[in-house]
Amino acid sequence: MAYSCSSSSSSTSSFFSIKPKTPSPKPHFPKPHFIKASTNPSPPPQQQPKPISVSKPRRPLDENIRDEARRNNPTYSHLFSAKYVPFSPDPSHQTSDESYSLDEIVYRSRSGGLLDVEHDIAALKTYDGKYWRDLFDSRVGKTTWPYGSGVWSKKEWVLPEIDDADIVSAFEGNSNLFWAERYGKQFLGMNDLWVKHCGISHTGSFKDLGMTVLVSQVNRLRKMNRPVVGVGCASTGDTSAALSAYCASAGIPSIVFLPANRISIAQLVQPIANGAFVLSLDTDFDGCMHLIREVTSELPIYLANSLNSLRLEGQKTAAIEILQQFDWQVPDWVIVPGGNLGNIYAFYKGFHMCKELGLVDRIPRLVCAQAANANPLYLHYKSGWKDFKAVKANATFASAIQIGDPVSIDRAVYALKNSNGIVEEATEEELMDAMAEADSTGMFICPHTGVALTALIKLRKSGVIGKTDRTVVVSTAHGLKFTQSKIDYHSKEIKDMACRFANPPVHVKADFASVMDVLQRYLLSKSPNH
Ligand SMILES: Cc1ncc(COP(=O)(O)O)c(C=O)c1O
Ligand SMILES: N[C@@H](CCOP(=O)(O)O)C(=O)O
Repeated sequence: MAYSCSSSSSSTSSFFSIKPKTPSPKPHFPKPHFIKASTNPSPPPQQQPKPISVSKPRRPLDENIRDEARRNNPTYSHLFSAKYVPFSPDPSHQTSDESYSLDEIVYRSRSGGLLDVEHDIAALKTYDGKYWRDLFDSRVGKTTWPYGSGVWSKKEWVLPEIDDADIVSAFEGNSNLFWAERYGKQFLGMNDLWVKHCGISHTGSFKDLGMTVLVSQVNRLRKMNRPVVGVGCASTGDTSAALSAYCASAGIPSIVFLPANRISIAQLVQPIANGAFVLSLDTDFDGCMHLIREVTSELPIYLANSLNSLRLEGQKTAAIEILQQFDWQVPDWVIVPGGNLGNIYAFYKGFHMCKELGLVDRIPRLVCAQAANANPLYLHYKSGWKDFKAVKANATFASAIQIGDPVSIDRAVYALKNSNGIVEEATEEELMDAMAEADSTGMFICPHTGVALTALIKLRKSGVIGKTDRTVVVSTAHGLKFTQSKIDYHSKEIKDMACRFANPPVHVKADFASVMDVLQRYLLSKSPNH
């Protein structure tokens, strides 16, 4: 197998070669478990939520945290439920009563369309917005199983019926949302720019948020003796890394289809190290996706790509988390890089649920950013949403979004139309320059985040995004997964790219005079009067 970098330049010759509704809940609705069950097993229903941080006796030595959760947490699975329904771009015109239990193995509706996970919103509405805000807030930063996870802290909204014992989690989520002070001020004249760093996660990308949900459900299905021998995906690198890690953690075989020579080495080594069965295929991601869909319809392999709507239930928690991190204030804009286009819908769904259930009163405007080399959504948007056409995706430094025929196109269009959304694109030079400039302010972002920043730069220039607009850029993966692209850039070894912000190391003779000379010139160039 040839392990090569994703980018157009693979040179290594450079210097680097080296709560309930007021006044009280319906009597048959017990308080969810965040009331400290161990010290107060059956709290009166009208009691206000208590944080779970009340000190508790340490669990017996022969008990693990799953056992402890089973002993302490009453089961509320009978209160809330979810099912698969056909995804409809116009829910008001949904006439079919087609639906499936989440315990069925089904990825497509009878008509071949997408599915969506539909929650029993009436049951969730029995509790008001304040109740949910307080509940979610009470779970942050704990190790109580499974709520220490940013995803499972919202379990009632994600997979309400799963037994805590079946959950496979690495306490993913709760990723930092940081103020990009210097970048915002220096490059965009903005004072309220934020980066949601979904790449600071177990396997280094936002895919963990969806994969914990999918693999947990597979774990449950296998315990129910459903025919699932393994779990498979096509991947541009991040889905496969997350799948293989969560499967390995649960002892479930994983199979990954990768486009040969199109993903970074750091991404490739993840499924290899986690013991996945890795197929390197001489095709692009769209080719791999086509194959995995065929294969999973023939073999007892469960499909882990975002075509499977379970994934999006986990991914939507990043949106809920953003609101939570802003103390339930709504940002004006959220910018998300898009490839297979599941994530933009997941963000929409998370924001929309928060509004529908009264946690907030509006949703942000969404921007989906694509690489110009793989821009089917952008072209569709520019055509006024007429006749979607898949494209042949060309090589891009944002290799994880080199996708020409996105499976979630309908979901993405729905999300954008319903959030007064915008689609932007970034050329290779724009995305690499944006990445370099962001890095120069202390970030270390992935090229996909460079795509999102480019969209922001363009929308600031055109005045669409105002200088005081509270804006969140979603950083989808850790920059350490994409070091080769940074090496190529800072080596100025990318054909037809000026690499304007390259910062190559200076080779200096190892003697005092030479080092002093170089340092004096550097300090002079940095002095305030220079
Ligand atoms: C790092 C990274 N960013 C962005 C995306 C785009 O997400 P989506 O495919 O859900 O549009 C992906 C995967 O496609 C990714 O791996
Ligand atoms: N970037 C993705 C592409 C597949 O997306 P998915 O969300 O449908 O699994 C990857 O990392 O593989």
